Amino acid sequence: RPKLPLPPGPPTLPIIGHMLSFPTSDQGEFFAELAKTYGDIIHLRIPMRSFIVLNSVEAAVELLEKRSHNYSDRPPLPLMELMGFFPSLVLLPYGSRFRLHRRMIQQYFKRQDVVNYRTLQTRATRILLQNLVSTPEDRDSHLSQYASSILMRITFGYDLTSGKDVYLDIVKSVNRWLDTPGLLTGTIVDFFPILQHLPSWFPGGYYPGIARRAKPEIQKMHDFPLAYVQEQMAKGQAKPSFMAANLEALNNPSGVSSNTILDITGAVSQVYAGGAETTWGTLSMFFMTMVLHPECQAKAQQEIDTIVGSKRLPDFEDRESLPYVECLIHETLRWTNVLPLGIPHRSLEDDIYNGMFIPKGSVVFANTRGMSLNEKVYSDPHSFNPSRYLPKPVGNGEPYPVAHFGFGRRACPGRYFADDSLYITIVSILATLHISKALDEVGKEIIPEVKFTAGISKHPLPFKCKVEPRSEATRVLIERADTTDYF
Ligand code: HEM
Repeated sequence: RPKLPLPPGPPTLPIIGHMLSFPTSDQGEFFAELAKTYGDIIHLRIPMRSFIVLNSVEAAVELLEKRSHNYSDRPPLPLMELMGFFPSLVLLPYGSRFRLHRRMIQQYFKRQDVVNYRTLQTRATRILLQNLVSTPEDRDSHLSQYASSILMRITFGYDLTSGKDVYLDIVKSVNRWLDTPGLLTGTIVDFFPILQHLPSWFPGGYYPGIARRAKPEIQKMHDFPLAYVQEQMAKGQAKPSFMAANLEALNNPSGVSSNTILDITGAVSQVYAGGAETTWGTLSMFFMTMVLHPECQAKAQQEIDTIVGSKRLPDFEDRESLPYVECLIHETLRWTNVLPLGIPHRSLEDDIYNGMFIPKGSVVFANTRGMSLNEKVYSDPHSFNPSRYLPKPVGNGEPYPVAHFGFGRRACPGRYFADDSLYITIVSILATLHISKALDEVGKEIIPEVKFTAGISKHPLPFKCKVEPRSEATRVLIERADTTDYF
């Protein structure tokens, strides 16, 4: 090992190192605070493991993108595997199975091909608007149905027609388990895998107990799409989908397919697990920001009214003409990050960065939250201010945030698709609905508390708000919107 210093970090305790320093929630903000003292790259350690936290886009690009051959592995997370998430791209170590899964998923979500899903996204958005008008109090459920329905249709040709659905129930129950804090940043079981064999009542057996209880639900999440597609294929009624295409390739004796059924079911659940929760979590955040910042909502609506008018719903063609709406989407992503620490990478070899030594096997976090709060880049970073991105003198000329979808060879394969989903939903809601503070029993406005879940993805805890058509004309526009299935 060269005699170079490790990146700086807070003082450690003997033997256990920083083990007691890891908070179970708001880790991104915790590391962002440390960055003020120790700089853009921080080192922490627990027995047998080094953690590197990258708090600036420059450091993340340099290591995770430019040196991606060394930083595209994932640390083993035995607890997630114990729960039954296997084989899941997000957890796969860098190697041939990782490449196979990455290729399978990327083929369906390439930048140039995601335009093919726009009719599906537009239809789902219109159904969402109708649901929000008819039962606004079920907002979170409608948002979850929206994000899920598109991905279920693409991955296994399933039509999710209502919020009460057997598969949606399975997935919701899996998501409740995924809200367990610390699953991706590492739990005691990930640091000491031997603990996975402890019974749940034994001290240290809490996490293995959770994994054992979650496993049957996770198994159902994998099995249901396969059973559904096989049944539809047997009847000759299977709709085109990721799973149907991959099963056909598998069954075609003249074709070349290195997939197994296990790979296909794993990839289908992965797209679903990676895409639905993150998308609806971001949309839920959008509602919260609109309740808290009516002035931003009004400004975006004014822009849409000028460009789109009130006789039609906005579409993808309008995007370039709506700079303030664009800024508002970026600010929603920056203001509270749905994956504040991304997903950890792992280094394969020893490395040197700016004269500091990064040991082989280090767990590397791109601290998206820290990058969003970096005062060198964003003025008054805790405030929600879409205009910050507009050129000076109207705005501050600050750069769009870029960290939300990760970096390098592990960057989110669904990012172009997610970006389209967020745009069409947010612009359509702004064009037609008014979001405001709900009133309590004595008619006083309820200001929602800015509080979030602490699991793998971070989304607001349930909060009340008022959602209603902006006018009689937009109510009619929503009611008459074409929801024919053209996909
Ligand atoms: C707002 C929506 C979304 C956000 C913020 C988001 C964010 C992320 C982030 C930060 C990562 C980790 C990147 C890294 O390790 O450097 C990731 C990975 C991943 N995302 Fe997304 N994502 C979103 C939507 C989606 C969608 C719609 C899909 C599916 C189409 C998807 C599928 C995946 C998969 C499969 C991975 C694992 C990639 C790998 O390990 O190689 N995500 N996402």
